[in-house]
Order: sequence, then C-alpha cells, then structure tokens
Amino acid sequence: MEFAIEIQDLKKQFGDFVAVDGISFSIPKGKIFGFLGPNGSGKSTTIRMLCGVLRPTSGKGTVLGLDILQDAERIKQNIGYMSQKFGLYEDLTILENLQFFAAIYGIPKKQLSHRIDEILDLCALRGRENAIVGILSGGWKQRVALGCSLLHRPALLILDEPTAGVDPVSRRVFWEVIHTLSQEGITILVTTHYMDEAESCDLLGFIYRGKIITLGTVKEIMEENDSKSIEDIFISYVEKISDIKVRGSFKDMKDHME
Ligand SMILES: Nc1ncnc2c1ncn2[C@@H]1O[C@H](COP(=O)(O)OP(=O)(O)OP(=O)(O)O)[C@@H](O)[C@H]1O
Repeated sequence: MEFAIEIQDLKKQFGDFVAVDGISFSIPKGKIFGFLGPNGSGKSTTIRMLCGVLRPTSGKGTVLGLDILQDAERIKQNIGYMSQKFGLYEDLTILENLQFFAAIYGIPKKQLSHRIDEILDLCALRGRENAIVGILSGGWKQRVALGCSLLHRPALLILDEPTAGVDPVSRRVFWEVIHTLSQEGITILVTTHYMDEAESCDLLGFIYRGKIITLGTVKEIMEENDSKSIEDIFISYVEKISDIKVRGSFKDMKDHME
C-alpha cells in the first residue's frame, strides 16, 4: 500500500510543554483522514509539522514521499492547505481571487483558463464567477478558499476546520466536494469538531493531550468500543484519561441553572 503521510514517534515540545507526544500514523493515498481531538490537543501543531512549517523536536516522517526534516520546502510546494482563516481578497471577485492565487503558484498562462474552469466546476462555484467575495456567505467563501488551495493540483490536501461556522447546507456541499476530490485520488487530512463529518471519513485518528488515543475506520472504532456514537466514545476517552466528568459537568451546569 502506498502512503501519502507516514509519521513515526513525532514529538513537538515548546520549552517544557509537550504539545505533540510521540505520535505515529500512516494515511494511504486517496483516503480521507479525519484528525479529531478537543481544543488544544495538538492537531494544529501536528499539521504544522506535516506542512514543513514547524520542525519536530524528534521523530520522523514523510509527506508525499518527501522527508519532513530534509524536504520541508518541497512539501510546502506540493500540498494544498486551507484553514478557516484563509486570506481571500474580499474586494476582488471569485475569478480574480482564483487568478491572483494562480499567479502566486506560478501556474503558466496557457493552463490558466482550463485550470480555473476545472476549479469552478469542482468546487461548485460556477455561475457566480464575477461576484465580489466580500458579499458571499461563509459557505461560498470556504469553497472559493478550497478552490484557491487546489489550483496547483496538490496530491495531498490539508484542511484545518474548514467548515467551522458554516451552515449545514453549505457544509454538505463542501463535503460532497471533498468526496469528489478523494475519488480523484487526492488524499485529504481534515480536522473537524462535527461528528457527522467525522463519520464520513475513511479513517479517524483521535488525539488528546498530544497522544493518539485511537486510530481506525469508524466501524472499527465503534466495534472496539461497543458503541454506535463516535462522540460518546471520544468523550469516554477524555473522561478516562483526564478524570474530568464531561457528561456530569453538563448535568451539574444544568442543575445549577435550574
Ligand atoms: N508556539 C507555541 N508555543 C507554546 N505553546 C504552543 C505553541 N503552539 C501551540 N502551543 C500549545 O500546544 C497545545 C496544542 O495546540 P494546538 O494548536 O496544536 O491544538 P489544537 O488541537 O489544534 O487545538 P484547536 O482545536 O483549538 O485548534 C496547546 O496547549 C497550545 O497552547
């Protein structure tokens, strides 16, 4: 099996604080990997190491066959990355934004109109090419941002909470695009706090306090834990490890308010 990402014992320490504590996983090419975990558990730090923008304290790994320690620059050029805070130009149209980012990626003029055409269809942007981005809804903006991150045809796409704050219909359209990309052979690593999104991933990895707590398909994780709720399973892990009663605290809060 060929892997788009393979990491072994990856660790990142900021001073005395260990943000990522020796994690290992492999993502086969073309799969959608849901990287889940509560706030502050180490997802973004891991992603920054995979993208070649943060040097690990220790451990090793490859991204698209490139060494994360030796080939950080080439990794940056070969992956697509999108976060919630993607910097679109609000005063420009959808088309102008795509043209602008295509120029940054150095896409040759000859290929430009064909490539932009593909993106308009792929990201469901057709028909509003000339709309100013500033007036678009959150869902449309996210799809424009996704389109910009795909212009250079990356084989790996990393999405950091791409649908945070987006309405349910737009989230569904966004995920249809993600599944189309995966069918075309693009590997996707995505973080999300929405469990319906998590359940549509091929593989899940749950990280807590810098450690991978569980890895596997949705079916495997459900069978292993004898539960049909991924959310309940993750909450149980957090309770077990931290001694915090998550469900109890909701109840306490409610009782307190009544
Ligand atoms: N540059 C840094 N210096 C010190 N601590 C950091 C630094 N970057 C991240 N951290 C800490 O590392 C921990 C993990 O942060 P990280 O951003 O990776 O979590 P996350 O899982 O992505 O959280 P979220 O879901 O909120 O984005 C946090 O406690 C954070 O404060």
